Amino acid sequence: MRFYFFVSCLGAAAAVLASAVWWVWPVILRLWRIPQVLVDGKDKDALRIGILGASFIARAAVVHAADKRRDVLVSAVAARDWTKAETFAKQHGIPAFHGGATAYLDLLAREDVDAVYVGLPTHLHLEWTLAALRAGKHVLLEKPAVLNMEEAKQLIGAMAETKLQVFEAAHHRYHPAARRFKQLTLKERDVGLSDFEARFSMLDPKALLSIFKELLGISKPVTQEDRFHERIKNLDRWYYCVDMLLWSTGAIDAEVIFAKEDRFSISATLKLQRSASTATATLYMARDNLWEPFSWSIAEHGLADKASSLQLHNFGFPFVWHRLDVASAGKITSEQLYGAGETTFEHQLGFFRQSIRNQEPPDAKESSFLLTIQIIDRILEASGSGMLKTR
Ligand SMILES: NC(=O)C1=CN([C@@H]2O[C@H](COP(=O)(O)OP(=O)(O)OC[C@H]3O[C@@H](n4cnc5c(N)ncnc54)[C@H](OP(=O)(O)O)[C@@H]3O)[C@@H](O)[C@H]2O)C=CC1
Ligand SMILES: O=C1OC[C@@H](O)[C@H](O)[C@H]1O
Repeated sequence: MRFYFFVSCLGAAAAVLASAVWWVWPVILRLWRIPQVLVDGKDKDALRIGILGASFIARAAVVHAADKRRDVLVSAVAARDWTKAETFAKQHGIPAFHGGATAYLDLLAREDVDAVYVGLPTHLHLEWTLAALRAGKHVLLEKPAVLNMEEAKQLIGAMAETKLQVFEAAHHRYHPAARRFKQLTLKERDVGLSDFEARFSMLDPKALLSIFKELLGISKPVTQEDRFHERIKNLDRWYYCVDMLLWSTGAIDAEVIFAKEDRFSISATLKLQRSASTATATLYMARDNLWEPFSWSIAEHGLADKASSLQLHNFGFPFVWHRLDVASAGKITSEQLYGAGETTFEHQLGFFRQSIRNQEPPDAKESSFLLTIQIIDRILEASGSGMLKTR
């Protein structure tokens, strides 16, 4: 009996190890190949970015990305805690820092900052982006830019008034693989009806913990404040499905056919309006799906020609692992577009700098966040939970 138990455990361990290697190995190989070449100087007219909040995402989206570009530099950082600001600045060779209660305002008053990165929690985006615009700074604003359409309108108004840019950090849009997907859906496949599917399922330890506590009967009642933050976390991921779908398909509007928001998941069915055609789309985001611990993909299926399809795997972080599969006439071809290994964040900084230098109009399609938030509002309203509002 013991022997069989031992063999079964060994077998289970081997299966877990084999599947871990199967999933992790391509990622390790890819990370290995990402050239970590940091530039050793900056252009004279490099864009000078100041960072509000010494956060994890500020490191990935701005500090590390700027380290690999000559045309962007980080000139200052601000954190609510003085020591945190100082440590962050020292760790990353940032020449100036501000800490304490007035830190963010002090940074906004600096003359050696052309633009600021607002990577604060989403419900604080509007307040600090308006403050940055008032201080004469362009803004690279973390996604989702705003909580709802009302906030979007306020930002658009302030952009028009100040003639400054608010560029949403929709980083997934700027990787060559995403742009290829968009090119294929727009140019080669705009032949009538098609069906899209966008998915982002990623297990979230916090969501799982809440579920286990509930099952064990040891959870505290969920307060309105808890629910607000849970919904913001849902929006953080749900945003990718809606934005990638609308941006890559060139949709100009969408009608909500079905929508459902649970505590840690959202799904919807849409009818997309494109300039010359319509399409159906299903979207799915989950933070609690044990059977789908990780998937991040967008696909198009031809309705007239059932054998034709297009699928981009891992559109969120394609610098680590992605694949674009094109199926046509019974043949599948795959592409991977790593370029020189640049991350989505590096590409994004390039586009941000370019849009400031070219003085593109504030409603430039490339960086527009209007349609996405309008459709998100509609979906949340249709689900019965209502759109997100600041408390
Ligand atoms: N592009 C991407 O891959 C990702 C994007 N995001 C987006 O980035 C934004 C930030 O999200 P996330 O990193 O989870 O946020 P965090 O909770 O980590 O907050 C980010 C920073 O905001 C500052 N902050 C200022 N006021 C507050 C406050 N009242 N409560 C908490 N923090 C505050 C803190 O900086 P300090 O204390 O130093 O001043 C903190 O480090 C969101 O819009 C999210 O959607 C998030 C993760 C990944
Ligand atoms: O933007 C994001 O992308 C990756 C996720 O892990 C994270 O929750 C989200 O903020």
